[in-house]
Amino acid sequence: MSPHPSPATPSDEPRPAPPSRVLVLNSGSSSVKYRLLEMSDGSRLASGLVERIGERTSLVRHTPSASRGEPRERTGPVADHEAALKAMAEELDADGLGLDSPALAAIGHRVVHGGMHFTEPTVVDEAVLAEIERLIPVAPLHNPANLTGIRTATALRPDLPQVAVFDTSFHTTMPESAARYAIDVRTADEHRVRRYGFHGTSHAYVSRETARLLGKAPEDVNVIVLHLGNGASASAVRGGRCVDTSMGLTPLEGLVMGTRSGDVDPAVIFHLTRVGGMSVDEIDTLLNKKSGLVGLCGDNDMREIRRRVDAGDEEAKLAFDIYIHRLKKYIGAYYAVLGRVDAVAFTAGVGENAAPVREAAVAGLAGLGLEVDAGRNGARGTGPRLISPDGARVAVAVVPTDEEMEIATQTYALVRKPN
Ligand SMILES: Nc1ncnc2c1ncn2[C@@H]1O[C@H](COP(=O)(O)OP(=O)(O)O)[C@@H](O)[C@H]1O
Ligand SMILES: CC(=O)OP(=O)(O)O
Ligand SMILES: [Mg+2]
Repeated sequence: MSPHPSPATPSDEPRPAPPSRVLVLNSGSSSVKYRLLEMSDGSRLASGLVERIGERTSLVRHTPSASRGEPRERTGPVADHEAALKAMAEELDADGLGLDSPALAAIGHRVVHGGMHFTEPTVVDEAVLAEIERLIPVAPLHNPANLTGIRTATALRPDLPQVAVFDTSFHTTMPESAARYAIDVRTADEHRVRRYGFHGTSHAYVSRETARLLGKAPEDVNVIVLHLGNGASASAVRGGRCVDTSMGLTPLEGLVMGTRSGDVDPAVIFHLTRVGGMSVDEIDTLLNKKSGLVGLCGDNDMREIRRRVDAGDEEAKLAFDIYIHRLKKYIGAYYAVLGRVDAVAFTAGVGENAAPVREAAVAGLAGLGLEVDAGRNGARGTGPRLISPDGARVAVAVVPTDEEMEIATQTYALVRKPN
């Protein structure tokens, strides 16, 4: 029951339109974000979010396009990711956008860890599923949820291509000098221990959008992208290709994050084992879930931290200062890696919304050509925008990320490619 027009269709009969919709699933450890897009014009037909999966107070928020009605919200238990996708399917059905629609061309999935293997978006088959599964130990919070998303979507529409778009793909261009750790080569190779990098879909999209904002081709600009969400990472992008990024074997390395420590001396782990009597699993939980901003001050939401800083809270102030100090070090490091920097782009929840973070991150870097105009930085805005003063040597910009749109674009391009 291929919806494609058959070559035998007489030319005077109206041809059914080829399928041109893509559903994108971004399955996180405790949430699923989804978006249904019409790719002929890039319009959003519906989007939504299932949060706090596995808790008693799960939340389903569904937002149809304006012409289809008002956003809807309901709370109640959503036991697991499979149930979350069923809830999504019901919401789409209620809007007449059911998954059984012949207009659907493919389902695109964010997959966090693709190792070295996947440099491009890939149509999922058994071998691809096995590789994503093999990588669970290096992405235990993310890959299991991504797998459930793919399996559940396949069960709902077994005839459709399911496309995996990997967070790691954009970083596979990193040179070995940046990707390798300085540890025994044989051990590293045996266990595939190297730096992979994550949030690649966002770094790719934002670096391209930054070039567009500057009115230049991506090949002609060098950009430092700062993706500051709950997870956070920086990347150095030379002429559209990633040459370094702050996350490593897993999404734990690099910047200070909401609940993750980012860089620590690896000997911290030996010390906590030998002297602190902690198990490896306890230290894993400590560094991934009880560190970063939440470990430093009890809050991981930058809005709350800024509120506390403004009220004179010393603990929140120190957490903020540690966050900024690390960020500034990476800006300096990637400036040196790139040699010439055309733009620094802030993105994701914190990067797009927290003006004090942007101001503090570039404070004192005028010698490198980096400055922020206070009025522009503080002004509200939605699209990509410059926050550096006119005539600045390096553009500083806020460039909203759109991982779902990028995944949809890559998915649609792949399924439309003649094979
Ligand atoms: N107005 C705001 N001011 C400061 N920080 C914000 C604001 N809005 C969102 N954030 C921050 O963004 C974070 C979420 O970012 P997001 O990119 O959505 O993360 P993720 O995709 O990792 O869940 C929140 O934890 C919060 O710290
Ligand atoms: C890879 C990663 O850290 O993703 P997120 O920010 O969605 O947790
Ligand atoms: Mg994110």
